[in-house]
Amino acid sequence: MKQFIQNLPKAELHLHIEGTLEPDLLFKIAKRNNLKIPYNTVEELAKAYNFNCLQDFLDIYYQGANVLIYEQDFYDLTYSYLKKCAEQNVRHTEIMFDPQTHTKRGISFKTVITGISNACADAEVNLGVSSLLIMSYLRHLSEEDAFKTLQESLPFKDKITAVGLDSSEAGNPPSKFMKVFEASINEGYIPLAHAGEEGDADYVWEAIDLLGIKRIDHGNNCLQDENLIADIIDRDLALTICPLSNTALKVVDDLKNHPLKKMMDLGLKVTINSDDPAYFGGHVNDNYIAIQKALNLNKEEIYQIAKNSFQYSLIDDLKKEEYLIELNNYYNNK
Ligand SMILES: Nc1ncnc2[nH]cnc12
Ligand SMILES: [Zn+2]
Repeated sequence: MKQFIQNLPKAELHLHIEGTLEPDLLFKIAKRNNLKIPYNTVEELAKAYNFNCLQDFLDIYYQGANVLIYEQDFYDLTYSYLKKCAEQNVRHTEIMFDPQTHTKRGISFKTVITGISNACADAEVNLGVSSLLIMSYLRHLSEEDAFKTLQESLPFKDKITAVGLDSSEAGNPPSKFMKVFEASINEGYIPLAHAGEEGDADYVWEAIDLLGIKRIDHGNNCLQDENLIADIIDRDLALTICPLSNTALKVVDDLKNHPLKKMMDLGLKVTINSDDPAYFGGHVNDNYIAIQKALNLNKEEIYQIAKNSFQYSLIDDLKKEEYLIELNNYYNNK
């Protein structure tokens, strides 16, 4: 099964680039930028990755991102993640980035997007991994701040496919960002959002009804509401599930109790993703392997999840078709 998952062609649809900053790269970048960090060793830092909830994690995640200053830092971060994709047979990835985490510190939007997008372009040529970018608004900040970010993104519109909504969910409902999502859609960005990770089913309703999202990041708490489940199925919205993130942040107490299989049985379209692999103990294949083991998923179910990852990606239809053919050839000749 491990080998089957390793070689399975797949896409990753829920990944924060700042969440791929491994302790060793963090130390390396901090050193070359002459920055002091409050940990002495890679091991000491890794030990701090012990969370009780989303906010615990976010505090450390934003602190880690502070070492990223120059275009080269964003390039190295992104390229090292894309190398990991190639190793794991992730054929396509949809990368979220949080511009406000950096512009708030005086780093220009241009520095961030240029470093990330150059790495993506090089990886497509050198590693054969395709990618696209999702600009995520930080929901703990104001809508006005998100509007400023939208404005800053416009000169780089050709490099950005979608907008997302992340950071502290509780107390920051999708309704807070209705206007900026409307404006983002008018600029041609596809709307996506984290919803139902810590927030309840109402937040998922709002993300669908008020923001018009085309895919749900996490969405676990949709299970609280039967009508919502029916609506998600009716609209054919996929959920980007992140198993190891869910246990690390105590959204789920044990992988054995993870609702992924129940979701599939209900007819929801799910995908498996790593969210913030440097912080949650594994990349996409580690997530597939852990949840397969915990829920005893069979090859057909794993294949279906990988199929969803291409089907519900934002790539153009021709490329989607090519990836699906590659996946089907693999599955039929396994
Ligand atoms: N799992 C997550 N939820 C909300 N915001 C995030 N930012 C990075 N990872 C996140
Ligand atoms: Zn996330």
